[in-house]
Amino acid sequence: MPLTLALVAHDRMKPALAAWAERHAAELAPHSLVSTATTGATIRAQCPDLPIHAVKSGPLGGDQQIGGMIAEGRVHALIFFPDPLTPQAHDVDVKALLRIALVYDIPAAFSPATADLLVAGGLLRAP
Ligand SMILES: O=C(CO)COP(=O)(O)O
Repeated sequence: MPLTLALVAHDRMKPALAAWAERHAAELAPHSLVSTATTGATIRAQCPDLPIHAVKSGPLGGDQQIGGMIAEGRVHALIFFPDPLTPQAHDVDVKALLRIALVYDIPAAFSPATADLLVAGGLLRAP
């Protein structure tokens, strides 16, 4: 069954997430993708063939929207590259997103290396 994956990154990490999506575009293609607004625009610019549904920007409630989708069982995996070196105005929302991913124990990766391992481990295998 196709999954819905959430792809989210902070500004300095967006190039790394877009590169990850490009590297795995063929495996991502059969699945549904949802992103916060600016992350979605960045990935779309690099991978125009990947359809991405965008919610609001993270600082404007997008992290909460994705957290809500996880709680409702509508997001099955989270690829989130937070910036470990830059304070975020919406840090409480970031924490809430990480927490809800743990509460529902969905596969989640917070770095390119771990996201590659999820793919190598079969996360995106033939839906
Ligand atoms: O802030 C974010 C994650 O915490 C991401 O939001 P944007 O993709 O809109 O930059």
